[in-house]
Amino acid sequence: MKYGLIGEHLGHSFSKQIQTRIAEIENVKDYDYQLVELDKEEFKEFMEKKDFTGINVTIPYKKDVIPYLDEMDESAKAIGAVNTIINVDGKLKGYNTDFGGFLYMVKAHNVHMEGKKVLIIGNGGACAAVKAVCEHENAKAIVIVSRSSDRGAIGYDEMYTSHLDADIVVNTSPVGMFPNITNAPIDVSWFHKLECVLDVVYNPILTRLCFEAQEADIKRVIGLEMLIAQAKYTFEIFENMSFDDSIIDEIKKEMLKDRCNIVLIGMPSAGKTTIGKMLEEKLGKEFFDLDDMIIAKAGKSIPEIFQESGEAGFRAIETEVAIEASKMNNKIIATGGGTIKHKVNMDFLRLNGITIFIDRDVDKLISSDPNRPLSSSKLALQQMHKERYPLYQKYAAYVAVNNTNIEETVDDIVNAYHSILIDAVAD
Ligand SMILES: Nc1ncnc2c1ncn2[C@@H]1O[C@H](COP(=O)(O)OP(=O)(O)OP(=O)(O)O)[C@@H](O)[C@H]1O
Ligand SMILES: O=C(O)C1=C[C@@H](O)[C@@H](O)[C@H](O)C1
Ligand SMILES: [Mg+2]
Repeated sequence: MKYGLIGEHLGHSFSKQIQTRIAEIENVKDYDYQLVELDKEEFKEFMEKKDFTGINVTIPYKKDVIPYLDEMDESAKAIGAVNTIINVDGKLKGYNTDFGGFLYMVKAHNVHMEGKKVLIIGNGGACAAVKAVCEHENAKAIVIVSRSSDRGAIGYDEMYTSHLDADIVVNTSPVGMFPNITNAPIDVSWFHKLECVLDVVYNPILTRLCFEAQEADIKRVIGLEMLIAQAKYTFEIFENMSFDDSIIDEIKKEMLKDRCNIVLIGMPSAGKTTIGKMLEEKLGKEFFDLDDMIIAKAGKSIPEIFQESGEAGFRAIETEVAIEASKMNNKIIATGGGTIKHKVNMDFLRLNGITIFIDRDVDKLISSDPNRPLSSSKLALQQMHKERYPLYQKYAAYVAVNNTNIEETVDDIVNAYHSILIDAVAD
């Protein structure tokens, strides 16, 4: 094997995709990067055999590789963990590009740590590199919080009693990571001086921690950038090359475009399904209707669900389905009429999704279609519009007015998606 990533479970890893894309952009031919899952026994054999030119190392082997190395660079030594190894004529040298990856993320977002109290959540491999960056950036105090208060970490109780004055929080724990996207390691509202939250978790795009920081107007930095930056620094070591850091932002935006969902909200008959299907073609994202997912899950029609379990029964299934949809990537998701009435649905759908309000005048929503009983009365529609309009506005990252040609509405959404909307997620 030439290059690759070793670790115990790699199903989640984007490293092959990122490494291959860097090779493409930098015009490096025949760049081969494999994902190699190893259990403890296989790991030992793999390291002894040394049948590779360069590897990345991930959980749980970043410390375990150290005894096999002939040499380590200074920052890897200081951190005590290695995520990159090169094999030169049978001699193995270890590096830690997570350090550079996290430093890049801190600098790119103007996070100033000097004189600040930084709280690091999680005490595993990623914590070591993050802590080294905080020291490098002259943080005034660095507090590590972990479920088990050992190896220099404090427990959550002590964090809540003594460290709610943290200026910066970095999550290096897996809390909030797919598939457990509804979890957050802390409640940001308890931290009265908090100015910035950084998360190294990159799936979902916005962890619940980052989402809640964003809602509270606290600067938040998403994890994808660190992964891409460390991959870039790894590539430079593997290929003995050096190129501009701007490739990190370029790949980040490409990956966000690929991974973000578009969540369509709006009144009944506003055009969500029609526009969603048109966007499916234009953006190459598969279309899903939450109502169809509800019907599939319940094995019944929506009127049947209402008849048998009432509105509460329906809303429970709707939220279950909204959480399932929130875990998906690269989809167009049309919501049902009442989905926006429950904040929980919208909060989860926005972890991987950009919300677009399809805004169509009430006059145009009137329908004689017998399948749309709520849309036949102008008065009923006006009442519903009045109630829901502030919610559509509140949850929308973008308002697409759909009063003229529907093709124009679709083009408007595509343009906004490629420019301002992805930029807003990336920042
Ligand atoms: N800009 C437009 N010009 C002309 N017709 C439109 C326009 N936008 C939507 N329509 C029409 O309005 C009707 C309702 O659209 P659609 O079914 O996509 O709405 P919806 O938002 O998905 O509704 P629901 O909430 O009931 O699922 C369709 O017949 C569609 O062709
Ligand atoms: O998930 C991944 O692909 C990786 C995660 C980090 O541990 C990195 O240090 C590693 O190089 C790759
Ligand atoms: Mg529809």
